[in-house]
Amino acid sequence: MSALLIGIAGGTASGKTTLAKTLKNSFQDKVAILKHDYYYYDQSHFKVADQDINFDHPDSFETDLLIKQLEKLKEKKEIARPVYSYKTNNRLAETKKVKPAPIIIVEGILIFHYQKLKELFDLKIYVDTAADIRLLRRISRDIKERDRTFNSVKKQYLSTVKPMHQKFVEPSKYQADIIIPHGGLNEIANDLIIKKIKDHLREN
Ligand SMILES: Nc1ncnc2c1ncn2[C@@H]1O[C@H](COP(=O)(O)OP(=O)(O)O)[C@@H](O)[C@H]1O
Ligand SMILES: O=c1ccn([C@@H]2O[C@H](COP(=O)(O)O)[C@@H](O)[C@H]2O)c(=O)[nH]1
Repeated sequence: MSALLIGIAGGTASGKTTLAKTLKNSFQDKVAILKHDYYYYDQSHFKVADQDINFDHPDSFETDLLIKQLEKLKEKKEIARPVYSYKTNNRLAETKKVKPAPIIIVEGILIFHYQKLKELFDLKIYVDTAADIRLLRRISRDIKERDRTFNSVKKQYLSTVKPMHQKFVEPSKYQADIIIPHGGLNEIANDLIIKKIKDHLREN
């Protein structure tokens, strides 16, 4: 069976992970998930103080490594993916094994920006959620899960997250096959994607 590669893009806190988890819950071991975020360069790669790193620029990710590992998974070979810490902005020494699966999901804010990566996807989904909703979600998530303060989220949002979204993320929406409104819990959209996956599993 050839793997179906699904890309899920969208702005920060749009609901990409939520959608990926819904698909994982529906298909369990048949789904492998890779986040582009796992491939952030270690902070030692950047020549600026860590509070000035632009985490929303396409050059902040080691995308070539992601492409190489996706190609391996397509060849049904296991990979050892990087592990990244949002709390310390570091790539950890450990790696995690990912087994090949019939459905491979890649999610990330910028995955449709890179031509070579984009061409690997059989289905490109963009989760479209209004900026104010995303910002509110990001504030609570980053404080709860990523050890941030309100002021640090506000500063980062205005200096890099918002301008990079407008420059790179939003334009990549038009590369998608499907644009899903209202975040990651849009049941009708989720059901359509689930049907597409079932068809692939039945036909391959
Ligand atoms: N449709 C939704 N309604 C309410 N909250 C949501 C919805 N989708 C996602 N969230 C919440 O918003 C936050 C960000 O969602 P997440 O799926 O992690 O976004 P992303 O992966 O795009 O950054 C999480 O706390 C999640 O629980
Ligand atoms: O060290 C880091 C790495 C990333 N970020 C921010 O994360 C988001 C992307 O993750 P989502 O789950 O899609 O929100 C991106 O906007 C980066 O700004 C970070 O703050 N620190």
